[in-house]
Formats: sequence, structure tokens, C-alpha cells
Amino acid sequence: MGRIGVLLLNLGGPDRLEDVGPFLYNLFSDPEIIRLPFPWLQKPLAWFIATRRTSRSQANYKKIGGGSPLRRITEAQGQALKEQLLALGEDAEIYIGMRYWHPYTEEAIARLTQDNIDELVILPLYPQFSISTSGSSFRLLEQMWKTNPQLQKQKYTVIPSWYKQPGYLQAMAELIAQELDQLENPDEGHVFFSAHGVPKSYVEEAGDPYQQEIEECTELIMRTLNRPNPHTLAYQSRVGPVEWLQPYTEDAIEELGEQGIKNLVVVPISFVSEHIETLEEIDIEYRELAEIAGIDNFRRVPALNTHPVFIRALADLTMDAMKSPRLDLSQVSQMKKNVKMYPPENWEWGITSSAEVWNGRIAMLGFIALLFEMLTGHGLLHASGILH
Ligand SMILES: C=CC1=C(C)c2cc3[nH]c(cc4nc(cc5[nH]c(cc1n2)c(C)c5CCC(=O)O)C(CCC(=O)O)=C4C)c(C)c3C=C
Ligand SMILES: [Fe+2]
Ligand SMILES: [Fe+2]
Repeated sequence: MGRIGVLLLNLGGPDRLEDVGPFLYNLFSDPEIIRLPFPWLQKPLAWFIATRRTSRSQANYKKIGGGSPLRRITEAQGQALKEQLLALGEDAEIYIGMRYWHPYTEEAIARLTQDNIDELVILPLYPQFSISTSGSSFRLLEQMWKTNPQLQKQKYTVIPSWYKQPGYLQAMAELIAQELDQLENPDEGHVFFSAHGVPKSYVEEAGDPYQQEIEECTELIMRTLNRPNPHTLAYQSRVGPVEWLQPYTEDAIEELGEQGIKNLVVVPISFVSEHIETLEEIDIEYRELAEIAGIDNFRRVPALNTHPVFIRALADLTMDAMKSPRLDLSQVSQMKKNVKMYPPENWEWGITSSAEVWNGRIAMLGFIALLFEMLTGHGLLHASGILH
């Protein structure tokens, strides 16, 4: 076999405070993050929401040192993976493709098309699949493949999600066990899984398998941990006023406090690196809530980062993917439980004359809604659930 490449996909985060605004604009410009039935409103709306959110978000990034550590950690993971693959006899080239910040997925693709890679493995750094994370990156790649003849010659395979991988489960269990063992009585620790949330409509209407994969993943980790501790699963980081997956982390913490739980071991479960939601939201905000709720001992399990057992798991995933039947981007970008789709896949807006008329009408509605929100601070878009 020839030279292999591994394309690591991740979200990306603002390196400095001045990057926060443009980063948020990129994030909200993504139709997989805010779903609108008419694409022309996407950019103005993204600009509007990003502008409103920037200072609050910057204040949070300030608390964790003025930027996201995501690039640094992802690069360290890439380097460690390269070394691990080399130890297994594969001299692989690693590429990092972020969805919303540098190094962008486009930059990774530009590099790898110059490198003459024989076999490419596309590996998202999200253990569980969501339309809003891995799905979004797969869609972007699918578009690039469609429009770039050079890419069409590239042999590749995709790993859609990998939350069942034994080494990953082992690494998670080890980190949890280490934290439990710091307690005076390790068996009394309540294991609290906090997953990043998504709007409920993603799961119930668009068929996102995310919730099911998260639930299965927590069960598998508990089985691997093989200890008698009780556990809870909740969802954090809700944005906007529509309903997200429940229970919300803040409510669950309060409830456990009321039940008299004194030792909480919080496990971030949907992301493999430290980032703003672990360093700020869990370590600062939820810790404060827990204290108010009467939980005396609040411990947070570190993210996997470059944990050697985890890096070995990524290497095994890569090697196994090359031995397995290849998976196409078109197969994985549509990964859904296949309930009702909204908007319909491949829906072409504005092609027919009737659509043009409708676009005009919707345009008016859109601007009225925006004006309404700017004036009142309570959006029609929020109220109608279009915007999360
Ligand atoms: C698996 C993890 C993630 C899911 C699922 C996810 C969905 C999702 N996120 C937003 C909105 C925002 N996310 C933001 C930051 C952010 N999100 C994730 C992971 C998941 N998001 C990470 C790792 C990060 C942080 C990157 C970093 O800088 O370290 C932000 C910006 C931060 C803020 O302003 O709070 C927003 C906004 C939505 C709407 C969504 C599902 C639809
Ligand atoms: Fe997010
Ligand atoms: Fe947050």
C-alpha cells in the first residue's frame, strides 16, 4: 500500500478575542446550525446573531485565557497520532480541517491534493455523529468533492462515528476511575455525563442519531468502568430559546443537589478536547451552580486530549478503516434515523417562477421578523422556533 493520509475534522475555535465575531459569523452561516428554508437570509441573519452574541462570548473566552485552546490541542493530537501510526508501521500524513476557524477544511484539502496521498481516511474528532457537527463537515467535503475533479480521483473512506471503539471507552473509563479514586469514598461519587446539546427538533424531526449514540455511549462507558457508582446523563450549552435535548445540565445538577448528592464527578462526553464548554461552562458556571445546590465536592474529568490510550484508539480506527469496505461521503452526510426531513433534501429554492414569488414574500416576512426582533428583543423567529 502507498502513502496514507488522515484528515481530522473538528469544529475550530477563535484563537484570540478579535476572532470571536468572525468565528461566530462562520458558525451561524452554516445551515446545519441554523436551519432556514430560504438560503439568502442565512448570511444577514448570521451577521445579526453573531453581532449580538460577540461580547458575551468574548467575556467567556476571556475567562479561559483569551481564546480557544482547540487548535493547539488538535495539532498535538495530530502529532501524537502520526507518531503512533509510525510505531505501527504506517508513515501517514495528518491534515487538520476545522469547520469554522483556522486551519479551515479548505486549507487541509488544498494541502492534501498537492501531496499525492494514495489512501485518505476521513476521521471526525467527534465520537458521536450529529447533523450539526460531523454531518456539517461531511456535507462541506461532499460539496468540495463534487466541484473539484482532482479530488474525485482521490481514494478515501469515512469513519462516520466511533463511540463504540474499545480503546476510546477504555480511555474514558480510566479518566473517570482516576477522578473517582480522589474521593474519600470512591463508590459514593455520582458519575454525571454532560453531553453537548442539540435542539430537540434535530433528533425528532430531522432524524439526528446523536441522542441515541450519546445514550448508548454512556452505557458502554459505565460498563467499561465496571464500578457500582450511580450515573446521570444531561445536556449542556443550550443556545437560543427553542427546546433542546433534556434534561438540561443545570436542572439536573440542581435536582441531584436536592436529592442530597454530595460528590459529583462530571464527564464531558461529546468532545475529545478541552474547550470553552469544559473550561468555562463546566469548570466555572456549573461548579457555582453545584455549590449553591449543596454539592460539596464537584470534580470534572479531564478531556481526552492526547491520552495515550485514546491516541492508540485513533490509530486503530485509522488502520481498521483501511481494511473495511469503503464509505462514501454521500452515504455519511445523509446519516439520519430517517424520520421526516426538513427542509426536504436537494430542495432547490428559487428555480421555478412560483418559487421566485414565494421567495419575495418570504423576504418581506424575514425582514419584518428581523426588525421586530431588533426593536423588541423577542424575535418572531425565536418564537416560531426557526432560530435556535
Ligand atoms: C459534539 C459537540 C457539539 C455539538 C453537538 C454542537 C452543536 C451546536 N453548537 C451550537 C452553537 C455554538 N457552539 C459553540 C461552540 C462550540 N460548540 C462545540 C461543540 C458542539 N456543538 C464546541 C467544541 C465549541 C467550542 C469551540 C471552542 O472555541 O473551544 C458556540 C460558540 C461559543 C459560544 O458563543 O458559546 C456556539 C454559539 C449550536 C447552535 C449547535 C447545534 C445546532
Ligand atoms: Fe456548539
Ligand atoms: Fe456555551
